[in-house]
Amino acid sequence: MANQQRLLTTTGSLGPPALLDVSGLHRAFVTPAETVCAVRDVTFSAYAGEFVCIYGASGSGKSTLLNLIAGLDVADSGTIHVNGVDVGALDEGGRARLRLETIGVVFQDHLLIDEFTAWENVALPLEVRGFTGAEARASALAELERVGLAGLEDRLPSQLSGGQRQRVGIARALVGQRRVLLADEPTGSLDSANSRALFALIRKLCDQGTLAVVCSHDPMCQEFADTVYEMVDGRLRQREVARL
Ligand SMILES: Nc1ncnc2c1ncn2[C@@H]1O[C@H](COP(=O)(O)OP(=O)(O)OP(=O)(O)O)[C@@H](O)[C@H]1O
Repeated sequence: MANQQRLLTTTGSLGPPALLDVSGLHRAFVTPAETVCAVRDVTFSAYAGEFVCIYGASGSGKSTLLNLIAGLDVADSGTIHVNGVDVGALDEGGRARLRLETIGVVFQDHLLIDEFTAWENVALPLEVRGFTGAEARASALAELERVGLAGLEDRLPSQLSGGQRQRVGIARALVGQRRVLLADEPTGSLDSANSRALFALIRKLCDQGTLAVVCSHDPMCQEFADTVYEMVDGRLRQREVARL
């Protein structure tokens, strides 16, 4: 779907605007020993419904790039627009709001709150946004159903498998109709069968309109993606279009 949208746009017809636009992005880390250019002149666009996979060796800059897009870090130069919003023009509070309302982030470690049930974990971002308890619970239950966890809402994280915990993390990242999912090694702690199921879930969410940008060492990710980039020494190269 996403590639068809892009074709329409590039042929001059009216197409939907990019949901994510990254242009000329640079980020260097200066330490007493050296300066590391973690992200160098990265430019790409991505669309609603697109599954973008970024793979690359350890230290190639994948996490740094995701952190910049999420507004968890600030670029030295270049721009990021998410749904038309210039992330670089936002202060820390504005970037936090963007994460609450538009961008959800998941990491290898699901970072759930151990004392909260699955639905309480998922409801948390909505409570922060000021939803009533009943609204937050209803939305959390619906999101858990969407990620295939209906019936497990009242379990604590310790009562769920690794794959199920990661699904709770994805539900928490997307609840409240957030349209962009950023995932950093989401299957890093999962076995092959659970990894496949998780990538299939992300594919399904993209088919429902989510834009997912997934950094992964796992080649399996590329089977599910619309667009595959390789990151080498901070630079992004498009490798192939895996699906049409
Ligand atoms: N806060 C920091 N201070 C100094 N250097 C950093 C910092 N964060 C990242 N780097 C360096 O930037 C480069 C890119 O790191 P990054 O974590 O983005 O890579 P990565 O591709 O995500 O690696 P991995 O797959 O191992 O997670 C590396 O050389 C790393 O050492």
